[in-house]
Amino acid sequence: MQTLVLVGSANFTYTWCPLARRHFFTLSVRHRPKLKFSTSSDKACRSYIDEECDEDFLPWLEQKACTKISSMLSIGKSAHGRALYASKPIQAGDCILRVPYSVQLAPDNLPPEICSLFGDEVSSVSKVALLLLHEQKMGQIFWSDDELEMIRQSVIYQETIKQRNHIEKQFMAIKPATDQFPQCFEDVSLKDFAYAHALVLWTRTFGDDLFLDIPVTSRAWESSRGVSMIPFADFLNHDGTSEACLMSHEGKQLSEVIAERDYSPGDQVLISYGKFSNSSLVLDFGFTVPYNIYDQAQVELNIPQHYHLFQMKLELLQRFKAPAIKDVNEFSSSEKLFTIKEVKFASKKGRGIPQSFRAFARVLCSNAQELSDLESGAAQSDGRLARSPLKNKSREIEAHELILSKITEQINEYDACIKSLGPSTSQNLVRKHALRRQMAHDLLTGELRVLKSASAWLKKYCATLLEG
Ligand SMILES: C[S@@+](CC[C@H](N)C(=O)[O-])C[C@H]1O[C@@H](n2cnc3c(N)ncnc32)[C@H](O)[C@@H]1O
Repeated sequence: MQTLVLVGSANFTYTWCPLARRHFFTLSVRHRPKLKFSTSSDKACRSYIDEECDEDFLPWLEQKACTKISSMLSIGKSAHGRALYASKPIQAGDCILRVPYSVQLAPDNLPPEICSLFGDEVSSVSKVALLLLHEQKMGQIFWSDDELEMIRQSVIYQETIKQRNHIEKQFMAIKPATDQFPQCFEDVSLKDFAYAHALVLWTRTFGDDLFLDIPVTSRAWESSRGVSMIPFADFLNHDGTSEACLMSHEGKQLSEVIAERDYSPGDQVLISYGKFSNSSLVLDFGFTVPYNIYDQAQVELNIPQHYHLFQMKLELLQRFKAPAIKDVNEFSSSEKLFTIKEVKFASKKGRGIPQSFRAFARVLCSNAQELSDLESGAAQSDGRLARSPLKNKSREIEAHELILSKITEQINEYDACIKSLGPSTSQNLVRKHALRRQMAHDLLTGELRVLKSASAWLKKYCATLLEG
């Protein structure tokens, strides 16, 4: 789960979870109040308005919430499914939507008598999944049968074994509580629960089983209430560069979005779901963006057993291991796996290439005397090993050339992979494959860009040392 970013004393930003894209509420609408559009600019923006959804949903939700949710936005169609559009001029700083907690699905919507039966082992995702089952039993069917079927397939075939085991364990943990409330959860089976759980912790992968073994982390909208599903806001599409995000206002018991810029009627309003790389977006949301500033690449550097002073180096690196920093875009970690971000060329310090990576390479290239110096240096300072350049210039170059050689190897592999994707214009590509190809392309080119930036910086660093 993501950590919340504290924005003010009472406000929190959310990071978006794919669960939010399901329009549970939309599908339950039965009556159709009409919206009135009066001005010509309003008429202009109606062309992409999703009439059915727009006219049904917001009035229904506002009625349920007993309050205005938005007077500035309409639901429309975009290249990426439904989206929210400005229905009147919006100025930076305007509050464009406000969704009260009362119409959100969050763990604390579960009746307290049920919640009190849960121990710490029951996650927020499981509680919201249970809430969905509860709502279903209460007669509020949020999804059409067709939609349910569509999702059921994905749930069964795309969940990892690990996730299945986790869900089973969660089900066993909630079962004693649901058994005590048959009026709310009559005959809830593991299958029902797994299904609801997957709706909450929705994970889309971009192959049928390509990514089954990759651990996937949830990216739920999370606040102090736990995971929440926030209707209407879940029509907002993502723009990684947008400053706008969904905020939770604990004091007012609502979630809101404040416009970060001006919008004319008809402009699509986008928010940032979080600082996600394309690999995170692909795994958890099923889309990529063409140029993602949060892209990163991982490079592995091992100590070959035949290396001079192998044991000593290994022991030193273990002893002075830096604590791992949790990053939203990291899926796997190991002491030898380093995450690189794009290195801006102006940066003299090579920011983007982790210091721990450079330190690792320095240790690998050091002789016995240098290792002993590195050890005493770390012990006398902040405990971090080999953070400064090695005194021996050629050894410092050797260390960086080692990193460079690994990165170059990876660049070549990425180049070959991108070439093998073939041209995007191929007539033979069916739409689904064209989309997947595009995602693969965005993903690989983003990571390649990061690797190339690191390579360029390392070359320049080594060249400067050679000249000096
Ligand atoms: C919270 S929903 C937004 C509403 C969505 N467009 C819909 O029709 O339901 C998130 C989903 O919208 C799509 N999406 C959002 N932003 C996108 C973007 N920048 N590019 C491609 N797809 C996007 C993805 O399918 C994503 O899983």
